[in-house]
Amino acid sequence: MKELIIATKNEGKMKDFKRLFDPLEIKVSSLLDLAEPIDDIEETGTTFEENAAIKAEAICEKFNIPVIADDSGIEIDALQGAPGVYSARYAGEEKDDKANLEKVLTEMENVPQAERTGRFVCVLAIAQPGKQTVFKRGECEGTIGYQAIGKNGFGYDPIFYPTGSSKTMAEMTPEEKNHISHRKKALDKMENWVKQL
Ligand SMILES: O=P(O)(O)OP(=O)(O)OP(=O)(O)OC[C@H]1O[C@@H](n2cnc3c(O)ncnc32)[C@H](O)[C@@H]1O
Ligand SMILES: [Mg+2]
Repeated sequence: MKELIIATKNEGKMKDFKRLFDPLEIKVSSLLDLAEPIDDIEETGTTFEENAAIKAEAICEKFNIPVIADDSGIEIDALQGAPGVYSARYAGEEKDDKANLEKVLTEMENVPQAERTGRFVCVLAIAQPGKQTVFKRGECEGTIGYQAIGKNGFGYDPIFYPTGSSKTMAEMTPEEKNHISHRKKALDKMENWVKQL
């Protein structure tokens, strides 16, 4: 079976990726699956593309093999696009999913339903030795709830209603989320690249 490293330490993302790559018959490993510990990579970019490239290129250079990285987050219109690229650390450096979504709920307390629009964004960067890094972007539009509901998924899933859904992403099964998610849409655009691996 073909193998690919995903330059991430996020276990929620990896659960998504393992299921998404399964039908493509590709085994994916995260930085946490590698025998040697990998130092945290500083995400100094101001766009999803920049941060995805930083992560993918750092690991590609280290191992000299093709690497995918995912930089993702939630953009909320009423917050002028925040948390955006700062989604993982919105409530502080310790990357606490619950604290992050509670901060959003507090900031959105008085925002009426019609103005609670936003989207999940996922940018995948594909770094290959000696080649230009390639980017694929997927977005999933939706609205922000007034409270956290559901136990599945990770991150901001409990407060995000994809357009047309009466369930939050955290109430969906992994199959339901993977059918419509930003990550799935970005990965679909990568299919041709994956085939030539
Ligand atoms: O950089 P890596 O190691 O991949 O892991 P990370 O958690 O730091 O990942 P990002 O820098 O890309 O930050 C993305 C954050 O956006 C949120 N996020 C991304 N995709 C999501 C999804 O499918 N569902 C819920 N929240 C998501 C979640 O809070 C993530 O921590
Ligand atoms: Mg990160």
